[in-house]
Amino acid sequence: MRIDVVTIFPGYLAPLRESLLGRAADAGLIEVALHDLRSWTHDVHQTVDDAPYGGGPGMVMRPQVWGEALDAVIASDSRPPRLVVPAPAGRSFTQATARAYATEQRLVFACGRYEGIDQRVVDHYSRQFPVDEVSIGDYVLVGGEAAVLVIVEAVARLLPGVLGNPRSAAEDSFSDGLLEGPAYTRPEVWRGQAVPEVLRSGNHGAIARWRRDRALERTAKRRPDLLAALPEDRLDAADQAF
Ligand SMILES: N#Cc1ccccc1Cn1ccc2ccc(-c3cc(N)[nH]n3)cc21
Repeated sequence: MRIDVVTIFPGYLAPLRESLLGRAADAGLIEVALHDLRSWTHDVHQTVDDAPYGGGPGMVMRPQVWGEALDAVIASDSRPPRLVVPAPAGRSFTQATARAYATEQRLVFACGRYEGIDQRVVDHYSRQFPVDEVSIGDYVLVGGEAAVLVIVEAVARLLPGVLGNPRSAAEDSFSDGLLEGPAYTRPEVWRGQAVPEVLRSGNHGAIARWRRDRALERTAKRRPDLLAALPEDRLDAADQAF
């Protein structure tokens, strides 16, 4: 997978070269290219923003510089892109979105700042490529860079060969529609708290049932919306208690 990120703060995306993603890049599983939006300005001040039409607070990012940047970046690789624009007003980025993005040959991220990017940029590219405006949560960030770090990590970990243990991605939270339950490791007792006995029983059926119950319990308590959204056939008779 090829990932391009256009931003006025390329340094903010340096973590993409670290750890899991760094190893994935070294292994050729992911190719990451960072592009400084200001490279496509033509004035001495490298201006990327202007006052909003209709008035209001803050500044809006100018369409001209984004158009030149995205034309150049998209043309720099033959793989057809999905353009992803983080925005507080975007559709929610979920595990399902991550799974869908993991099947893409190429993702191009446009990181806005200020009050966002002139809407005509999204409208223009939506006529040529799939374009998603995505939110990573119901809170407002200062720009799109942090959202890109979140999205790229959630997507990259689903790519074959990136995670040491592929079962992790298959079994983690949200994969079966539920939050995952509590996890434990040694020591058996820590500050007077013992590991639940069933987990040390070796009875795999009982362990699976216990884990399912804890996941259902946690989901019912913390995210009843997820439980309500589960298709009927995903809950068996033993699950009906939740
Ligand atoms: N746009 C906008 C905007 C609108 C109002 C106030 C502040 C901003 C700042 N901003 C500029 C770019 C940008 C990108 C993504 C987010 C973002 C995503 C999530 N999930 N929260 N915030 C915010 C972003």
